[in-house]
Parts: sequence; structure tokens; C-alpha cells
Amino acid sequence: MCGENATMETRFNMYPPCPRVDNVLGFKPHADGSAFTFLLPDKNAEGLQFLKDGKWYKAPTLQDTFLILVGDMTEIMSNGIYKSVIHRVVTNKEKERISVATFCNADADKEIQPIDGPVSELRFHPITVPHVDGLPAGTETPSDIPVTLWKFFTEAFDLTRDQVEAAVRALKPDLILFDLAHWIPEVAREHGVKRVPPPGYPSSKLYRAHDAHALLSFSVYYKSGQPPKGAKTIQEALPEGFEERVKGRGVVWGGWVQQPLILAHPSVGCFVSHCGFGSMWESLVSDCQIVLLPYLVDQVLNTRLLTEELEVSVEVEEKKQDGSLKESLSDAITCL
Ligand SMILES: O=C(O)CCC(=O)C(=O)O
Ligand SMILES: [Fe+2]
Repeated sequence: MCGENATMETRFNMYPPCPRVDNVLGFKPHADGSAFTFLLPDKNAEGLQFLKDGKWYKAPTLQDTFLILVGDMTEIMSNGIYKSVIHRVVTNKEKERISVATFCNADADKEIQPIDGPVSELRFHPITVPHVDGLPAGTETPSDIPVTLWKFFTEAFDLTRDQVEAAVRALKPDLILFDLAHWIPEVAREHGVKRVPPPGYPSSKLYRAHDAHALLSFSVYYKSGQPPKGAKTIQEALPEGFEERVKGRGVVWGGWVQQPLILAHPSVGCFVSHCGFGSMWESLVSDCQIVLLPYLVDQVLNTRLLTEELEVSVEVEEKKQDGSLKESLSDAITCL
């Protein structure tokens, strides 16, 4: 990457005590021209600061620890994906400060350019996720929040449509790869751009406006072996009297279960599931009739695959505004 004659140079910095700390900097703001810098800061005197979003942040003084700084050459070679870091050193009234910086540089005769491969084509275009009530401040992706709050993320993500359209207009892409934003096909069509849904899924009739609502329509999420947040046991999270009401007809179980063994039991004729990836396969290899109630992310697409492309299942269609599913669920099961 840095050529055969890559070099390493070391600089020893000494900052004497300075009585005018407000007016004098030890090292003015700069980014290193290197590919990387290994920096050993003084463990007894602070002074190094980094610039992020227009604010200076102090680097910690850590014992026996190198800081690795991205330099300009890496910024160029990664086509701006890794940014070289702007840093400075402020002075200290009482203490002298010493640091050792080792710069790893590319071959001086080598012309630096974005390295070959997909990295040279990649550009990140930031999209700001707007705030909606219920979404914790600073949420940028679904992985920042628990799954029970994803419905707010879906709502907020729908509000980024203008930003995404502006990016499509400015960048004029050939293709849009996307997953769950149901409005992407519409945007792509308006701008004459091809679109590619996630691999492995059917190509047509994938996304409907109400997919987002499918993500919104359930509020309780149980994971086997793990009670929902705020409850110590599965039983504690159930509506009052539920266990009593289903006694003799149903079993409430909080641990892991071998789902294929249950599906293979002669008394089980129909499997109602959210159609996560595991349950999708387990239902396909079972002899059960399949009724699907997708709830979020891949479940929506798995359901579409089984119901529309393979035609081996029935999807519970109508999701009532008040969240009650009794009739549509019963219709789906009895139509089999
Ligand atoms: O003294 C430090 O901590 C930083 C030194 C530095 O930025 C440099 O030598 O390029
Ligand atoms: Fe530096």
C-alpha cells in the first residue's frame, strides 16, 4: 500500500513550561502528512487535543500506551473514508511535556492515490435521522436502540425521504441497494435509477406502503430464554390471568425449546410465527400448515417469499388499528 521504500521517521517533542498558556500553543493545529502516526504522549502531563465537530477534546494521559493517528496519506488512499485527525498541543504552566511521534510514510517517490478496489468508489453521504417522540436523542441506526423502540426509528427513517431524494438527485447513482425503506422503489423510479432489494429475496412485489406499518403494529417482543425488559420472568410480563385462562389448552414456557420437535409432534397441524429466518426454515421442513404474522426487518421479506413467491403459507392480512388480531388470525388459520 505504501510502496517498497516506505519510511518511518521519529520526532521527539519537548514543550517547556509556559507562563502564558492562553496565548501560546505548544504545537499549532495540524494533521500529520503520514499514513499513520504512532504517538507516545507524556504520561505525566496532558496537552494533546483533537478537533471533532468544531470542538477540541483532550487526549487522555495513559501509561505505556501508543495513540495511533490517521494521517493525510491514509485519507487519500482510503478516498476520504478514514479522515486524518486534526490535533494540537496546548502549553502547561508548571510542567514540561515530552512526546515521541513515529510517522509511517509512503515511499516518497510514489504517487499517492485512492487504492484500487471498491474502496475507491465508496463515498459516505451522511443522512440525519430526525427526532420523533419516543426515539432516544442521538439515535443513528437501529442498533443504537432496543428492538422495542424500532417502531420510532422506522417513523424517523420515513422522514429522511427528502434527504435521500436530494442525495439521489446530486449523486445520480446507477443502482440503489436497499432494505426496508418501502418508498425507495418510488424514489428510484422517479429518478430513473435501478434498484436492488436485499439478496436472496424475490425481486417483485417486495415492498408495500404498509410494510412499515407491519413493523409498527406489535409492541410486545419475547425472546426465548429471556424475559422482556422490566420483567424478571416471562410469566411476570404476561397479562393478568393469562396463564389461568390458557390452562389445559396452552403452555407458557420461558426457556429454550426445540421448535422442530414441537412442529413434528402429531398434534400440531399449524405453525403461526413471525417468520424470522430460523422459523422460516423450520416451518419449511415441517409438515405443518404455515400462518405468518411478520413483525419486523427480515420477517417481512421472509413472509413475502413464502407467501407470494413459494405460495406455501398464508399471511395474516388485516392488522387492526387497535392491535387486535383475533378475527384476521382466525380467518387465516381456518382458510388453510
Ligand atoms: O506532542 C504531541 O502529543 C503531538 C505531537 C505531534 O502532533 C507531532 O509531532 O506531529
Ligand atoms: Fe502531529
